[in-house]
Amino acid sequence: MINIQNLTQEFSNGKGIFDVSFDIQQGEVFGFLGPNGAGKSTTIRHLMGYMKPQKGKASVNGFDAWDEQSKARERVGYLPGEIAFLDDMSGMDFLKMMAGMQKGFDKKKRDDLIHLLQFDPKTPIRKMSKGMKQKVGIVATFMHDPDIYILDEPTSGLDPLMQKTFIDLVLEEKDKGKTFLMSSHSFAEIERTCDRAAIIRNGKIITVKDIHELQSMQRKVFDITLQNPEDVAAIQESSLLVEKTESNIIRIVIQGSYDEFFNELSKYQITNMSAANQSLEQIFMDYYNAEEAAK
Ligand SMILES: Nc1ncnc2c1ncn2[C@@H]1O[C@H](COP(=O)(O)OP(=O)(O)OP(=O)(O)O)[C@@H](O)[C@H]1O
Repeated sequence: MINIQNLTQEFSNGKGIFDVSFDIQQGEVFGFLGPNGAGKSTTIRHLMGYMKPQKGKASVNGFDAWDEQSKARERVGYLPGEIAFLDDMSGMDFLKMMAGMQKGFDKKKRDDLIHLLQFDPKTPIRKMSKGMKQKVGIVATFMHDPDIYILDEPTSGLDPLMQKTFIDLVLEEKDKGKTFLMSSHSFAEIERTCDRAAIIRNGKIITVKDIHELQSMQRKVFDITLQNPEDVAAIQESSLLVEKTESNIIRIVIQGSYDEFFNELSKYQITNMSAANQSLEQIFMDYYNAEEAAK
């Protein structure tokens, strides 16, 4: 459904995207992960036919994104990273304007989405918060029942409850066989929805992986507070990976099996324990460093 081959766009400042390639099959939810400035939006803009590739090509539904722009875009719901609204309009005015340009617009679907996302569409856009504007954009993207969704950071500005509502909406559309490309810098969001994900950094694809493989790369970090400070030294002697210690607190990092973790810790009195997921940025760095070391 979506095909990108050796796509390259170097800006005059040397930034851009370089030899980006990946394919997305029908019915697949594909995550596009990377830190700020990695090249996600630039890649997506090529898919929407807003930029002519310097090298390589992008196609959607079998049509070249640049040469056959209108055909390529026909069955696509696109949510840009930043939507250009006309501030004098209300949310509903904007949705009506968009509906006028969409094939397959469904009024009932629009109203159901407004109800789901819980906002007042009569509010003037200039009075809307970032999250509320994002909701208007989501309705505009989903209300014409597209086959392919191309979403640039769809949950930015949404509160956690609304992020969950959005994830459920994606899963519902996925069940109908829809195809998604979704950029994000949130691993949690990608994890809940995606089958596969590409990781991009400095304009280059680092890896394209099945989501379960990506999950196994994510390390868990535990801060354990021990009743007896002298137990810290004993744990350091074990085979657990200790990242740091501070008086009676010890930081243990786990990747994969928990057996040794529970075995060892059952020997001590623990007064507090907190767990944190490794951030996406750290996963990139680990992956990137491992690749570099292997060279
Ligand atoms: N028109 C342009 N001229 C020069 N540099 C640009 C242009 N557009 C993007 N860039 C640069 O290219 C790089 C990739 O930008 P891009 O917007 O694609 O990143 P992104 O992954 O979408 O990031 P974000 O999460 O911040 O939206 C950045 O360093 C950006 O500053």
